[in-house]
Amino acid sequence: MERPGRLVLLSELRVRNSAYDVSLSRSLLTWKRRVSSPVYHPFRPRFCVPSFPRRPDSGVCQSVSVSEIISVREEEENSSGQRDDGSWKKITDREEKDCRQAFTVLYVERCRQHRWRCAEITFTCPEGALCQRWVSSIRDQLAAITSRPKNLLVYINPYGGKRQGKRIYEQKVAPLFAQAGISTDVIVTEYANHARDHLRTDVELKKFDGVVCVGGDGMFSEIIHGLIWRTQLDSGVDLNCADETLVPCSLRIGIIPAGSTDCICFATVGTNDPVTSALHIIVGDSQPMDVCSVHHNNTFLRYSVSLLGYGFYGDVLTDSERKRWMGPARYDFSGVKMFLTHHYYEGTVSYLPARGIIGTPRDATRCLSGCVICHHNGQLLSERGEQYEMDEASDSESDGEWRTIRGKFLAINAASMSCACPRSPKGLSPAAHLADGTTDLILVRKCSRFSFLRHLLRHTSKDDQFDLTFVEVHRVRRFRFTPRYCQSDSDLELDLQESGKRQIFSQICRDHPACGCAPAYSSWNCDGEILTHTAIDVRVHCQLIKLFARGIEEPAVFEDLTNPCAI
Ligand SMILES: CCCCCCCCCCCCC/C=C/[C@@H](O)[C@H](COP(=O)(O)O)NC(=O)CCCCCCCCCCCCCCC
Ligand SMILES: Nc1ncnc2c1ncn2[C@@H]1O[C@H](COP(=O)(O)OP(=O)(O)O)[C@@H](O)[C@H]1O
Ligand SMILES: [Ca+2]
Repeated sequence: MERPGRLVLLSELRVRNSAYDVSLSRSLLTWKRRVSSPVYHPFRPRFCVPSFPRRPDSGVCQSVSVSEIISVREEEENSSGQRDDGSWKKITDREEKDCRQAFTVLYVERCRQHRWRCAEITFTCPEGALCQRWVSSIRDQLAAITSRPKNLLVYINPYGGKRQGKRIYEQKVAPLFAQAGISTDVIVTEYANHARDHLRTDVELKKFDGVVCVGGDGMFSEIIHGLIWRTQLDSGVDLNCADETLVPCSLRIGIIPAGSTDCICFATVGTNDPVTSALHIIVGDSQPMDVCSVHHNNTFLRYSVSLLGYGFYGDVLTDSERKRWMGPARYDFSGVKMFLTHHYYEGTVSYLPARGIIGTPRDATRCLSGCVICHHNGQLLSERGEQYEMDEASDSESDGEWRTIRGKFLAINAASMSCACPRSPKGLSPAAHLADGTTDLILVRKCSRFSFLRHLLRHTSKDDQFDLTFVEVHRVRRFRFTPRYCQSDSDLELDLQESGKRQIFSQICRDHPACGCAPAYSSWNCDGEILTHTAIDVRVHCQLIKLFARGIEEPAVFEDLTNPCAI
């Protein structure tokens, strides 16, 4: 619980028909119902005995952190002289002028499962002047919070998920932004990569305090590509060089979930709920996040923040793209299909284990709001900076720090964050961190369908999905993958061969369904987009971007702040 700090205002105000002691400090707005012995009531005859029964919450106080107040608005109280309870009071002219004033505070209220809601409470003041003082004091406090955005650039993908992006924004988010006094420039995208290209070249970013993305992980991916590219181009960084240190983006990104998986929203906020996301944007939260760059032969391919998956998740994505009309259910359909197909792929994975940092993929601790592991590792990496990167790369080449694994894999997954989502609330790598400068490399070797099902099922239960002989997991800063048939030829040629082979294989498999032959290549699923190359070089850039989020709050914090508290 936050300490109240220095008192700004303390008054006796009315909430519905009850008297409350209301106080405003630098950090808290608190209202406490008066324990009612005969009290002076400004709207009843002096020293009356209250007609309402003493409720059990008498003397109990509620408070809201100033940082979680959304806005305050003045109200015109019923000026006819009728009380809320229907009874009439005798009012003089002077009383009429003074008694009309009330103000409403809109604030964040925590609900179940990390959801936030906009709650409101109306305080009635005995005098208009006092009401004015309250409103302006609260507004001054809010204006002093510099982390809150005032101007936002909003991109809506009207075709993401169940095609509800526009409706979700207009009905649930825009009214909240308006109440919070945030001005917006809204762009409904007209084609894929519209938002990315607009951010990269067309827009004057200085006008905005943040970018909001209404859509799924694919839409978020467009936004980070636009922002990261723009930032690097403005700073003269060569995108094609895998060893370049990238410049962090200054604008924060907000995600209003309106896609199919929405794992980036789920893993950074704890729920896929547009109102909760809008409130995190309004209060000006900030959550740094790692980004992986993906290169092929010193050519930049893509960035990834959640899952880079070859084999199972690559095949699920490729298959599901043809079934977009099914909406989010396409992933389940293709998931079952690819599970039954049971393809494995041969190749070589080499990786640089993360050194000197704290945390392992098998930890019981989770990356939560204010994560100390992210803080510690982030500081370590930024202090060591480029030197660390250089030492790490050169050391490794001389002393063989790079480790190499050859084999047949059902799946090769790199999870830069937990990848928690409604399908798997603990995610692909439950102990992964949002901003620790590492990714968890998960290798699932060829095994029986039954064993693979056991592994998949563990994503939905408390059991450890890594505690299986055919699964291994490593926390890494960098890794490379080369498919077996790709060692010497250029990938361009191979891609051509590959598509030829695929056609031949699929023809053979169609003709001989029981032959057991498998395609040589899968594709990489990069945050829900298919990569054009299979041989890739991946490097983690610690805390390259920031989100309007705060990480998942601990249940204890959640409960503490929702419950009424004693002063
Ligand atoms: C048997 C149940 C097994 C459940 C296993 C669930 C594991 C789910 C892990 C999901 C990780 C998601 C990582 C995020 C990826 C997204 O970036 C990306 C794009 O998102 P967008 O559409 O919002 O733009 N999404 C995806 O790539 C979707 C991956 C979804 C995979 C679903 C797999 C379902 C597997 C079902 C197997 C069932 C076997 C049953 C046999 C009888
Ligand atoms: N106006 C548009 N028309 C078609 N595709 C678009 C449009 N805007 C964005 N896209 C693309 O749609 C794809 C899916 O978007 P996303 O919002 O992630 O939804 P989903 O979660 O359903 O995949 C992304 O690749 C994105 O680039
Ligand atoms: Ca990470």
